[in-house]
Amino acid sequence: MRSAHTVHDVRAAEAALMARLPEGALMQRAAAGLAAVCAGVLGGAYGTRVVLLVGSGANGGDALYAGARLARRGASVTAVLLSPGKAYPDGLAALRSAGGRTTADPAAGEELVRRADLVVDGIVGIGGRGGLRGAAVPLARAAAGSGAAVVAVDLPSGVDADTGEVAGEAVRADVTVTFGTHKPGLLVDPAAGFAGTVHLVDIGLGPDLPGPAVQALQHADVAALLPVPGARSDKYRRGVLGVAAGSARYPGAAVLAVAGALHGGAGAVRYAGSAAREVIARFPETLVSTGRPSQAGRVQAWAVGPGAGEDASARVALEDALASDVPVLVDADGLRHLKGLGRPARGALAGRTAEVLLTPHAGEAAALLDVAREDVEARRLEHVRRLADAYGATVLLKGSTTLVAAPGGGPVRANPTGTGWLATAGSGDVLSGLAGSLLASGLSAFDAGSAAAYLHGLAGRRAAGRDGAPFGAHELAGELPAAWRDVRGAAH
Ligand SMILES: NC(=O)C1=CN([C@@H]2O[C@H](COP(=O)(O)OP(=O)(O)OC[C@H]3O[C@@H](n4cnc5c(N)ncnc54)[C@H](OP(=O)(O)O)[C@@H]3O)[C@@H](O)[C@H]2O)[C@@H](O)CC1
Ligand SMILES: Nc1ncnc2c1ncn2[C@@H]1O[C@H](COP(=O)(O)OP(=O)(O)O)[C@@H](O)[C@H]1O
Ligand SMILES: [K+]
Repeated sequence: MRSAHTVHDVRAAEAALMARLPEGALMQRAAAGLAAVCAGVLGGAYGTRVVLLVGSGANGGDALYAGARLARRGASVTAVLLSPGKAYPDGLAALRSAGGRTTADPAAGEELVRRADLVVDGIVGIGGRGGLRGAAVPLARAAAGSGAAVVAVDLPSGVDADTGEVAGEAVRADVTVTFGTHKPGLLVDPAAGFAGTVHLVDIGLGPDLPGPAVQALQHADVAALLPVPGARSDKYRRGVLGVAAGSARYPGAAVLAVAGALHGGAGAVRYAGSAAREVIARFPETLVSTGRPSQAGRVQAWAVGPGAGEDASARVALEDALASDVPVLVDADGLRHLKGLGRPARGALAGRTAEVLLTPHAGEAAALLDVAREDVEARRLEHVRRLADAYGATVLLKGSTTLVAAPGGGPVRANPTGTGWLATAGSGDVLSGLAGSLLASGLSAFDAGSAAAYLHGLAGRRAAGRDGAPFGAHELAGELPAAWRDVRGAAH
């Protein structure tokens, strides 16, 4: 599990740890880790040209000390000082005594950046506010346009550590070396998209850190969540998922949701709705009926809404499923009907004994919250939390970084496995069936949503292939067994 902590929590842990250590020890740990990664990126420091972009705070201090280490190993190191009077004094002295140079001329700095092998971004770290300012902007652009590798110190400068927002210009890093713990912005888009590969350097903060604000599962975590049948299992004990999806207009959504459901851990899938013929033709193992959910027979969870359409039967299916005593996943058209139910229904939602998992994309989340889609996309973390609290439900917010939040606080899960190739029609329907199936097999809404997003992302990467190629959502579903095997295999 990768954990990310807020700036507030990092600073508190740092203060507690610093009180027990000699002055400067933490920065030396950070700089040593940073220099080691830089040397690795360069394939050895000797004879290379390194440019440090140095701001006014400790982030610049880390860059200066790491630069001194690289200079001692034979690199030609120049620091471009963005606030010459404020650059970290001890770090400056260390760089100079190791043979490094400095310049306070931004134009000269840009020229150096263009000819560099490595640019170290120490403009601003967790002390940053808003996008880059002043001379930092052309320097960041020069770095992006040069052939140099860009290594960001702690965070790509210009991104928001806590929210993942990028309000203006930011450094685009190939590698980010972060200290003590991940920061939420390194796991959540749009900021995460600026970070490149993230290396965590342990500086000893661990014991002083509280629970994380954001976490990202890894193979072993997902493997531990996935249901595995045992000697006493039968199809009912494994859990039955009911799928109420599709319509005369969108029968394919029903087929795709069932395709996802058959690969999610439930022992059986019941389908209830008007696309029963299409579903049974494609998946003969499905138990189909054409009535409403309450007439379909006993299930352990419902997945409602993909391609359900706007007419009354879709609304009835939603109301029916919500009136049951089992967990309900609500997606797509189901979300639109949920909004239409108004406040009393939201209260009823919160009053259910079993969990509800909402799976909106940014547009659907925006509609549920009455905000603009762009706001959701710019501040995904804030909005997934707001939505979970407003509806008293667990929310899986789909998109560039899929996030899962439970109501009432606690860490938000950021999915690390997605790919832009997943943005293809019907891919969300597969996810609904998959997450619903995990819900039926007994996982909590939080675990079912995060494990489903993880497997879905892996399957998407597999379907796209190493070099990347488009695929249809049915092919994505076909890769789910291999995604399960990847995850379970890595845990052995
Ligand atoms: N915590 C830990 O455990 C450890 C932390 N360590 C390191 O310390 C770093 C935090 O250092 P920090 O607190 O000195 O702040 P930092 O990020 O350097 O910013 C400083 C100044 O930047 C400026 N500025 C702000 N926004 C800006 C913008 N958009 N564009 C341009 N400039 C902007 C603003 O100054 P202003 O320009 O307003 O005068 C602000 O005061 C942390 O990220 C890590 O690298 C490690 O050494 C060891 C362990
Ligand atoms: N840029 C992206 N990067 C990664 N995953 C994405 C991106 N865009 C969309 N996805 C994923 O693709 C799926 C699309 O689902 P959805 O928007 O419901 O589409 P549909 O209704 O056509 O199935 C979701 O799982 C979402 O997280
Ligand atoms: K930085």
